[in-house]
Amino acid sequence: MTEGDKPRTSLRVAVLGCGSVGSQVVRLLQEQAGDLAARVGVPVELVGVAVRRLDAAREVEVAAGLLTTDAAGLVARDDVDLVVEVIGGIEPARSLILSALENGASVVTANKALLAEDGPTLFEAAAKADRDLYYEAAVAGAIPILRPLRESLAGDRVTRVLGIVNGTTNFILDKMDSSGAGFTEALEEAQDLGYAEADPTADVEGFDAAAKAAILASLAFHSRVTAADVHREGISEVTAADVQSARDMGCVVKLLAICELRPTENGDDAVAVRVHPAMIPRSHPLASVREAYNAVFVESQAAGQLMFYGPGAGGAPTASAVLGDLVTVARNRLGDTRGAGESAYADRAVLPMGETRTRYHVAIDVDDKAGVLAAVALAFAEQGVSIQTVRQEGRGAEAQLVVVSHEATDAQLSATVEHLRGMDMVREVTSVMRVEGEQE
Ligand SMILES: NC(=O)c1ccc[n+]([C@@H]2O[C@H](COP(=O)([O-])OP(=O)(O)OC[C@H]3O[C@@H](n4cnc5c(N)ncnc54)[C@H](O)[C@@H]3O)[C@@H](O)[C@H]2O)c1
Ligand SMILES: N[C@@H](CCO)C(=O)O
Ligand code: NA
Repeated sequence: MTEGDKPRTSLRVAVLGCGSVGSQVVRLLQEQAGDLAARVGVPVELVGVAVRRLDAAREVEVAAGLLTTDAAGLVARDDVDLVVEVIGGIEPARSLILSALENGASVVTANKALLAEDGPTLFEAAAKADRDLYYEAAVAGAIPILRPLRESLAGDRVTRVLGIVNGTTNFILDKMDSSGAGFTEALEEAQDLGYAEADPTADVEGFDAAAKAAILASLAFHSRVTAADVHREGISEVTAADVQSARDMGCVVKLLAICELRPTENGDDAVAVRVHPAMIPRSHPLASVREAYNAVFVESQAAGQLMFYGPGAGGAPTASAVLGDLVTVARNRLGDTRGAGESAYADRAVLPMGETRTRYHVAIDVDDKAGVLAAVALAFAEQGVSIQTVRQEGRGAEAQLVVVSHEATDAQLSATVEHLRGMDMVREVTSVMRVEGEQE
């Protein structure tokens, strides 16, 4: 309770960035000041807000004396105890966080891109400074998922994390599923409604989800996993035909972040981390996640299956997660302690995508004549891929075969599809998608 010999009478917060999330953080700090003081034990006082332009329109009223364009100067002040970084991106966010920690402040950030690219540098700086670095808002916005992984499940062995962690792509895929729309039409609707940005690349091509997958895998498996370790495929190639094919199988297409422990030949566990569109059965809990909602499904040895669901984005929901962290780090400062730091002791290797085991759904337009089914089955067999189901639909001289495989390595499955594409009797491979959500 002391700072030097004097009891603390308040904790002082600097907020960096006053955009969608920052403005809601500032609003909550101002509106809930009384409750926050009661929960922390002393008032949590806003002492500065770093912005890019002093005269910009803002969603919250901030006293002019609190605004500054000098973020570096704000984090270097010696009366700042807690820093909230909600600028986003790599620089200057990284330098500002490092400077805040060096200067003795605890840090709360929502910056998934930075954590997934260079988390270890930040965690080491926090450990060296003996300060907290909390980031619940970085994955799945308001949904408490990082704290459950870091604290509630710290005594269990997490084996798998399956997440819908990007609201924009879930909205688009949900539209495609419910209306039969194609990708472009569904994207336009998402943009009109303000879910997707004018440049939707980070969401649609899976970069945002891949950053979140790296953060989830690092915490779940006590290892360092960065965005570069994540196999990433977006949803821009998903067609209305893929979505219909999924419907025909009782499945729905979702962009999944999949983090798994996989046994290796030498008896260790390795980490497999990937983001790609996949078919999941409509009976799976993740299938019912509609519109722009997020959900994370966790499997662990003792707890079994857990599901975390809620709004994964938006200024106020994300600010809720930031404020939750802020209260925790404030209490820690007051108690002269810090929460658990990085846990990377297991140091597991990351499996290359080719060695990851999965299942495939393949729809193939073929000539409807004797021997075709056998030839197609042989293409799978030659790669050592076992077939689970085959469905055939006649269409005059042509037929469509829909094959669902058992689990095989991704390398075996993609070699099979390549072989099918080269066969004379195969007119077109119309849909290839991984199938998830069922244990073999
Ligand atoms: N918006 C969401 O739903 C959401 C959800 C989860 C996490 N996040 C994360 O929260 C962070 C902020 O996102 P956002 O949506 O609020 O972004 P935003 O673009 O609305 O806000 C960022 C603000 O930072 C300001 N800024 C940029 N450089 C600055 C500098 N050098 N000094 C001071 N201010 C500066 C910008 O002017 C802008 O107002 C990002 O890391 C993002 O990934 C956002
Ligand atoms: N663009 C992200 C925001 C939260 O990271 C989404 O669509 O989920
Ligand atoms: Na969260």
